[in-house]
Amino acid sequence: MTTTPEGAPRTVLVHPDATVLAEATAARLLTRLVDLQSAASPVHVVLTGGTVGITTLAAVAASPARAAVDWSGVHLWWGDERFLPDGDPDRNETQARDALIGALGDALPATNVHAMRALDPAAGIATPEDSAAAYAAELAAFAPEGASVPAFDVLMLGMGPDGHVASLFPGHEAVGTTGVPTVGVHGSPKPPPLRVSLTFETIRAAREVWVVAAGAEKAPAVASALSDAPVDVTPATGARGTAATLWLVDAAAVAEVGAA
Ligand SMILES: O=C(O)[C@H](O)[C@@H](O)[C@H](O)[C@H](O)COP(=O)(O)O
Repeated sequence: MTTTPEGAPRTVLVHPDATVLAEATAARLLTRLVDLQSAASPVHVVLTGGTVGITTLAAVAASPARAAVDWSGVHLWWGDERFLPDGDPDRNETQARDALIGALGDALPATNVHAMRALDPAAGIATPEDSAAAYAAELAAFAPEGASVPAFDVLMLGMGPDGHVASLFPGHEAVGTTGVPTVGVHGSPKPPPLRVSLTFETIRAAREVWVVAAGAEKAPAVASALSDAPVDVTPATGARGTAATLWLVDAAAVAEVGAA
């Protein structure tokens, strides 16, 4: 596992606190969508679960500037999902629907929302691997010629205190999974234990990767990733976009950077 993954160098932007971080990330996302839509359509965005990720979506919903975006030209995807039944309140999809997608109403066509399949044995989705395979097919259907996944315009990732991003946890096999766009995850240390995740190959195909992290409990992992700790120790090290890698953080989360 390389300690210096290829991709765009990181830009670290520090915000005063988690509330400002979520508001500023929402503003940044809205502005980016407007800019992207002035040049091309559709635009593909990957959402993240987690506190900052969902608070950011709620801030997008609350912003009058959301009307500047043509949501019919925006496709929403997920970096990972908790493998639970449809509508479970712990699913990242459910939380994103509650925070933003519901508020967008008819402006965002239902066919633009690409959720990872929920646990549904009757429909053939009995394991995280089933859901991962279904998502791989969905990604392929929207991939440019010669690719297996879309080159996401913006891919957002929360980060756990252990340095995980998406559902790629330290020391877990999925961190090193290659050759497939998605992976089923068993034994996640963060509940629930069963999850589905994009692989690093898919994450690193994105044009822009934005890591969002707030709070003192994230400080050791932020310091570790920014000092290029091995990806299997601190997975967030591996989060890079092809055109830009942004670390959108609060002051508490960068408190230990450079301390080692
Ligand atoms: O499904 C999930 O749990 C995630 O997508 C996960 O990767 C999350 O983004 C981080 O754990 C950060 O979450 P917090 O911001 O809540 O710490």
